[in-house]
Amino acid sequence: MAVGIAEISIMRTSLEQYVTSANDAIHIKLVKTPSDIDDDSKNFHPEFTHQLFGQSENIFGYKNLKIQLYYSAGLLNLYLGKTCSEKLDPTRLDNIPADDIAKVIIEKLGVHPTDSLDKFRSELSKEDSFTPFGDLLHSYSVHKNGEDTQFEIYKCDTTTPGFIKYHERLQTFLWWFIDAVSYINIDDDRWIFYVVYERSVINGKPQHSVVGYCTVYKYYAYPTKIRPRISQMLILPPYQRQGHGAQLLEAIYIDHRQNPTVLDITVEDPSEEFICLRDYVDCKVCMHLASFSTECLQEGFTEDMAQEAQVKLKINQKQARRVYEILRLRVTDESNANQFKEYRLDIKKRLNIPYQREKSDMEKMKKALKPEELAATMAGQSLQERHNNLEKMFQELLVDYRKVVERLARS
Ligand SMILES: CC(=O)SCCNC(=O)CCNC(=O)[C@H](O)C(C)(C)COP(=O)(O)OP(=O)(O)OC[C@H]1O[C@@H](n2cnc3c(N)ncnc32)[C@H](O)[C@@H]1OP(=O)(O)O
Repeated sequence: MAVGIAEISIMRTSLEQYVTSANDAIHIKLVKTPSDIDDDSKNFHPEFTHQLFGQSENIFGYKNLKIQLYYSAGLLNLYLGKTCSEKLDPTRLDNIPADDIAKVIIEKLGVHPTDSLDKFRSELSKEDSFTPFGDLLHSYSVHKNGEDTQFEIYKCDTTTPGFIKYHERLQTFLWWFIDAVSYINIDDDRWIFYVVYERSVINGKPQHSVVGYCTVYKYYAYPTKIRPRISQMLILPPYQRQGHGAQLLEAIYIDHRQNPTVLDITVEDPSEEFICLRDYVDCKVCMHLASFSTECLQEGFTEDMAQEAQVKLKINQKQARRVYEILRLRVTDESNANQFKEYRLDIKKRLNIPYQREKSDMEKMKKALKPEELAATMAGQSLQERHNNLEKMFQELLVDYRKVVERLARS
């Protein structure tokens, strides 16, 4: 018997109750002590789940679903639990079953969590036995809620005893916070790892908890140098926006500056937040270089700037140009019409380079194409449109650059 439109609509409405946003349903937590287990204020949610639960980032088949993914904060032992008020009976829907959440998470993350909260709780007693892997590179303190908390950054590589096994658990955080991520090939000995820990004293004993980490790949640069590339950086949500990203990036730069074989440092596919962080960290050091003095900045970008930033700070040429633009904005009086016009023209000249190239390509095409082919190629490229595009790009850059200038003023 055919199903009517009204029945389909009722079916859909009733099925919608079994659809949950995976980002909302998953509660992640770093557990330092048994009391953290019941403290909901310590929970945080993923930003991305599409690589596990599809583009819609939905989980099907449960009502009032809550998934607990608890990591012990140092050893990174894992508990995976689930509660719901109702699970869909598959016979109601052509035998389509509810999603097998544990299977999806375990397979994708490549982990072996316990589903016993008692076991997870009892193993917390071993947390004080955890000591960070590798060499201590840098320590610093952060003042928050009236207290100073200590943090430490350790460096390791694939030969650091025990680290590869630990990294298997550490990397599982990436799925939730970096878009389109994949695991790195750990068999390759050109990887370096920098891990940030919080160092606290619990019941009179020091304990280390993971804050975040970064992977760097030592690419070869012809003929005798290396060009390290920052691959993935993650600061876990409870620690974001407290300056740890800047501390970690600065520590990575300082570590490489001492190495004469390093040409400069690059970044793989940076997110918007990372671009902003890198701009701040790079501007903070470049503003003390002679070639980036206020007088030099007002004269325009020079080869000296690119050279000094690369040789002394391992900042690559493209980034040195960006740093120049930010630092020049910092010393530009925006209320002075002439000064600001000069600044705007300088940036637009750089933004216009691809258009200039296009223009010379167009000249060549004029000779090679028939009039109707040329008209089709040139469609949508009027001078006014180009000016509008340049102005839009300039305004967007200004927004990003001003954020960096403001952070520099605060620091
Ligand atoms: C190459 C790649 O890996 S790209 C992918 C980068 N990783 C991700 O996107 C994953 C998710 N995000 C993260 O891991 C982090 O947010 C990172 C790595 C991008 C940044 O790390 P954070 O520790 O948050 O950086 P940090 O705290 O130094 O600065 C971030 C912001 O916090 C602000 N901030 C820093 N300290 C404080 C403070 N004490 N109070 C208030 N705000 C602060 C900064 O001004 C900055 O603000 P802005 O973005 O408006 O300029």
